Amino acid sequence: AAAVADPALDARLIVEHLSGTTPTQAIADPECSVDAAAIAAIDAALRRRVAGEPVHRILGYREFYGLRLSLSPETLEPRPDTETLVEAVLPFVKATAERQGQCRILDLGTGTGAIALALLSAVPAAVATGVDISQGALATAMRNARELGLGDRFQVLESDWFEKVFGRYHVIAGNPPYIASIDIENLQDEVRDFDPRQALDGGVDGLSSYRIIAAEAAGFLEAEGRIAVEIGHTQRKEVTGIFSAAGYMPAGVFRDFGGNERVLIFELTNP
Ligand SMILES: C[S@@+](CC[C@H](N)C(=O)[O-])C[C@H]1O[C@@H](n2cnc3c(N)ncnc32)[C@H](O)[C@@H]1O
Repeated sequence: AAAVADPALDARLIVEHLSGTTPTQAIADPECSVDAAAIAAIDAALRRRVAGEPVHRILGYREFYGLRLSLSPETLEPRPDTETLVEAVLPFVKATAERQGQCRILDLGTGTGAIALALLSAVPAAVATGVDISQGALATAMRNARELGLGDRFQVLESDWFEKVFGRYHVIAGNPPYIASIDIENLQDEVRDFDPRQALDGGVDGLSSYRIIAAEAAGFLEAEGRIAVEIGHTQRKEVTGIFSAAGYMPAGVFRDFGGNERVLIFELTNP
């Protein structure tokens, strides 16, 4: 009745989380009793869900690449499509770590730390810096890193893109805001009302962040390094054009789970 897309799934996630039960328990012990405090918490959470709040905002976390990431009001809820970026760049991160003993990753617009932490969890010789303009997001990213036992290989930097970045990186990765400002109002309520606008708004044509990243990345990229960016599903041509004009050539196009072009990888044309 509340037009929730998958009410059974959301109800199950809420009940499991707040009653501390598992799907296996629900099958093995369906008569298991749940205490009054948990029932009150479940009722309150369901009311928030019916009022339109996304289920993971209510739970306070979302799984990404097998990692549990805490959310805060300043962080985008990481999406499964962004796992495409992790998968796309992972072979290069692994190969660099094997060849050089280390792979330095710069995650631009790190949010919850999703991209950087997924790569660190998969490659023990990698280290990452998560950049964000939002102090609140960086606090959440650092907390996630510590909770996942990755805190010693992850650092955060409050910066407007490259403004305060220093050093050179083997991989510069990012899922920048890429929605055109005019389209923000037409987004699903759950996105528009609960993901931070700063994480969504890519300027007049949605491409502002790519222009800055393409123009400035060369000063921070190792000669044989790679840039990997998530894009909106109609933006491949434009984003490729922006990076080509800045001296990069395409090194891969990757599709998300829905078959949309979602991730582009670039390397320097003349390293
Ligand atoms: C689409 S979200 C991506 C978050 C996370 N990387 C993910 O994939 O779930 C974009 C992120 O870029 C950050 N951001 C926006 N403008 C920025 C800027 N000028 N400099 C640095 N980060 C910025 C936002 O705060 C947000 O965390």
